[in-house]
Amino acid sequence: SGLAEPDLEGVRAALLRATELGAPGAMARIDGPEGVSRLAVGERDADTGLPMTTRARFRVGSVTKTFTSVVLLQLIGEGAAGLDDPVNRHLPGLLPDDRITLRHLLSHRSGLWDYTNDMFARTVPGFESVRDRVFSLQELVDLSLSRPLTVEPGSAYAYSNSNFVVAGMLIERLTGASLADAYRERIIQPLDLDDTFYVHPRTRIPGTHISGHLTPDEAGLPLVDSTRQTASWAQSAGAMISSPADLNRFVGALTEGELLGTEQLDAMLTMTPTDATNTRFYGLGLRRYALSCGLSVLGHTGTVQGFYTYAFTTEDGERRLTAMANASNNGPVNTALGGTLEAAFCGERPA
Ligand SMILES: C[C@@H](NC(=O)[C@@H](C)NC(=O)CCCC[C@H](NC(=O)C[NH3+])C(=O)[O-])C(=O)O
Repeated sequence: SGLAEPDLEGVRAALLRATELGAPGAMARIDGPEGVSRLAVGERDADTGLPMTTRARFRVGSVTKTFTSVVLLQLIGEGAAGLDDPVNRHLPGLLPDDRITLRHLLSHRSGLWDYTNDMFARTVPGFESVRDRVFSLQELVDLSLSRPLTVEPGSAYAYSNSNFVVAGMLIERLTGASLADAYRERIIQPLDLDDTFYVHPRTRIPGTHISGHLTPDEAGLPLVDSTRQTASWAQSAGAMISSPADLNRFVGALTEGELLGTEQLDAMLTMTPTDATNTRFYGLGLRRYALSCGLSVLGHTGTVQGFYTYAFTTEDGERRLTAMANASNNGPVNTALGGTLEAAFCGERPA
């Protein structure tokens, strides 16, 4: 393989940087031809001081979108729907525009307003107001539809959690089962993801887990323990619980064709640029980052109260990285954590 050895000191430096910038702890797990590397710095929980560990579960935020996209694409592969079907064909009257298709949802091109922009305009009050709330998917869609579309359907990339809430509604409609059943039967059980759970609306992270710490908007205020929440505001857009071992297994299996047929996988990998520098792309529930060493990696990022996650793989599934920091609403922490990708996939910077 053309892969350089992972720069483990570089990964550790990125994790340490994330803790210097405000995360109680950070960790990374790399699975590759050279075996497994596990790195953990700082604390799993700021109150108890328990050390960070990669052998624990946490909330993965929008990495959930890749799980949701896989399930919906499996259903499309089984003929239950078409990628270019209008959403309203399967959920009559749901959306104000019949032009919005399933493909628009999964590629963030529908124009549906992201209700979290209103919900979390004030970070801690917004979180505390929904921490124990249970929403129906319909209620979340109603919040989105209280505002106009942000773009003409299909015309441009506009990231919105609302897209994957509607995708979750489609999964429930097309399977007649719950999201939890669909994730379990179609991904979690087939891949033996023993640390991966969709417990919504229960608030506890099962077993050994990391505590999440929400950074207030006001400088100097103490971190808020955000571990316990229903994550009902996110559901099929961000409520999954998993671990580094399981996410590395998941992204690898995805790119190695274990979960989708070639037609659906090709559709998932059909990318459009999301930034002016042409280094970041979005396909269907999947991101692609073009790294400085010429390598591209596939996966998803996650941001949920208390947790930042990166879960990426090389395009052939040979090397996979999951990195997590247990503080959110802190951009520099997120950027520092992202530094694990270059170190893990590109290896040592040329001197
Ligand atoms: C971007 C990321 N998206 C996700 O993971 C989804 C599930 N999360 C969000 O939309 C952020 C919700 C607010 C987080 C809160 N921020 C605020 O409340 C800001 N006022 C926090 O940082 O914990 C992705 O796709 O990679």
